[in-house]
Amino acid sequence: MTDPASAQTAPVRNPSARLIDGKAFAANLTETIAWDVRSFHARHRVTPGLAVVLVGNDPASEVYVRNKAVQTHRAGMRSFMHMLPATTSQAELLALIARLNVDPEIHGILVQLPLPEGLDPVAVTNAIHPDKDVDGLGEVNAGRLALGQPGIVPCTPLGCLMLLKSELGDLRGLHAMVVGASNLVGRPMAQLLLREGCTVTIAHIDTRDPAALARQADILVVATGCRGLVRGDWIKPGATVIDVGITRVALPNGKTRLVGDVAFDEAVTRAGRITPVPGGVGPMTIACLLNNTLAAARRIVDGGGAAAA
Ligand SMILES: Nc1nc(=O)c2c([nH]1)NC[C@@H]1CN(c3ccc(C(=O)N[C@@H](CCC(=O)O)C(=O)O)cc3)C=[N+]21
Repeated sequence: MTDPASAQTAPVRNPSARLIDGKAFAANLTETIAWDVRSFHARHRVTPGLAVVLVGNDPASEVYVRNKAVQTHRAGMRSFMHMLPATTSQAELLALIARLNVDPEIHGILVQLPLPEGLDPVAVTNAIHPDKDVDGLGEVNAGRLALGQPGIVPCTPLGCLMLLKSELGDLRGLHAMVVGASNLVGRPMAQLLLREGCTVTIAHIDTRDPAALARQADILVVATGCRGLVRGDWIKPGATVIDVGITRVALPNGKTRLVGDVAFDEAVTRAGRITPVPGGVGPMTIACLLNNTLAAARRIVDGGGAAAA
């Protein structure tokens, strides 16, 4: 590879994009939150509490849920785990949420998605009291976001926005493209970017020539669950790329590796900045969950919010 002839004929490669270190950003944010949790406790004698409900035993979900518990404790909050069997009925799940809604030790409730077959995620998400809906996925908080009103913002889009603002500062007037229109990430992400003054394009399964649209975007946020979907030639040179996708793939040696929705090796030669997978958006999701739980506790305790409603 050090053959001078091949070095001469090799194409001039774009220098590598700057890596956006979500892991470090999330660790800093968690430390700030831990500090705020201590002063909140000193003032009110209340420790923010997060209830995480996991139905069934999807191994990937179990990893995330355990990760959330560890980070919750790191931030000085209490974590209440509810691991229910896959056979749990809708009525049983709703009864648990009803109890958590009125439990004064609980300030945030998260029901891990997807739910097993037979449970209605819309009914379950909407059963969470809006003041405790730290995932921001219920219709009240989603509606507030769509109307530009204050409310609880979904953790992953919030984490992406924090990274974008810390990298780029003011986003006003930038062209942002969101690839994927899920209720969990794509739609709320587009709403947040609109609120920041971006011109927003949303690409989805029926979009014609998404690559040509993407090439016009200063910001590309990709959340499709389709690994490697976004190729290098989708990316406008110098653009900022946020890769939300996380897929675990098996390697020939029997081990596994996490990969994103962006073909990283290609994208890194075109993008100005890019998030890695792992170590990009994933840790930000958890840090934002803690952020939302502290904010919910503040609102419930300070604002005489609806803990007892
Ligand atoms: N109601 C609900 N809210 C969610 O926020 C939610 C959900 N359901 N269901 C599942 C997905 C997935 N999710 C992740 C969170 C953190 C990492 C994370 O920390 N990832 C690390 C790597 C973790 C590893 O090594 O496995 C990283 O990207 O660096 C990943 C995935 C939240 N989700």
